[in-house]
Amino acid sequence: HSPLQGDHPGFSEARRAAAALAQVTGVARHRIAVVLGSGWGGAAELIGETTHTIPTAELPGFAAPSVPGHNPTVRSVRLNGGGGEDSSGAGHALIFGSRTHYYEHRDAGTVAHTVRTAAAAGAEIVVLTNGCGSLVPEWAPGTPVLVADHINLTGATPLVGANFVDLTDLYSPRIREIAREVDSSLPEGVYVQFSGPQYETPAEVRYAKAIGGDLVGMSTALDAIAARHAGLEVFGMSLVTNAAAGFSGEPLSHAEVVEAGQAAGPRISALLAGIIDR
Ligand SMILES: Nc1nc2[nH]c(I)nc2c(=O)[nH]1
Repeated sequence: HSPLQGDHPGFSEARRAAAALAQVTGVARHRIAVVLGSGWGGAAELIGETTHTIPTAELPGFAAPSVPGHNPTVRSVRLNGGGGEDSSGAGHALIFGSRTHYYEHRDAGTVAHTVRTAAAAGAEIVVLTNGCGSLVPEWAPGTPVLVADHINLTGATPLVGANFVDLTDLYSPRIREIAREVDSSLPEGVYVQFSGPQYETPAEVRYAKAIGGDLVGMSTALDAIAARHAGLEVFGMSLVTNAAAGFSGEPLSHAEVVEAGQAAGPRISALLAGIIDR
């Protein structure tokens, strides 16, 4: 497995960040990377033993925290049962406690830095989790949904130049099958990424539904495109934290989003750990 070959914009920065991670953790290769989105914070403890916690702002290419007091970290975790006793890191994961959203800098390359760093650190799989709004009434807040495909409405892409990347089966059917073995009740759906930071209008939500969307959010699609381009197998899981605008009659509140995530925490963290153990 040759991590992140080539000279695409952002790749050398990612290799620098990965070298810094290997240096700090003493782990040559982290086999899996996990990006924890809204509501998924509690999963890391269940995935394995955290051996290092590094503020991402200390690594090359990661922006300084944009929200005062929010100090995102990346954790090096020795996977439960994952061999990896030797420093090769075959049994190690990188857990990114947050992601860069497109709406923070309006630059898709900056968004892609997380998954590119993971690829440069030797990861072969990236698990992208997020919080989102649901266009499916049966999927109440707290419902975890497997991402089957995405619609990228940002108008942006992390790719530059003639990189005609195929996105067929972008969200790994193999890992989705494993997820269903862990929890056969898991639904799956199409995730629509809006640029944000504003929520969708009810008309935009109806549009997202009309074009085949089941979930609306402000992340994941751009991360997944960069991950496929970097040669990673991609698995996406959404946590419904709210009914999309206009589907519930009440205005959206960020507080409600946070609270729904916390309520579902234990179940989705156990689910994520179960999938990663496989
Ligand atoms: N675009 C969009 N992003 C979200 N993130 C969360 I959590 N809920 C939503 C939502 O309803 N719409």
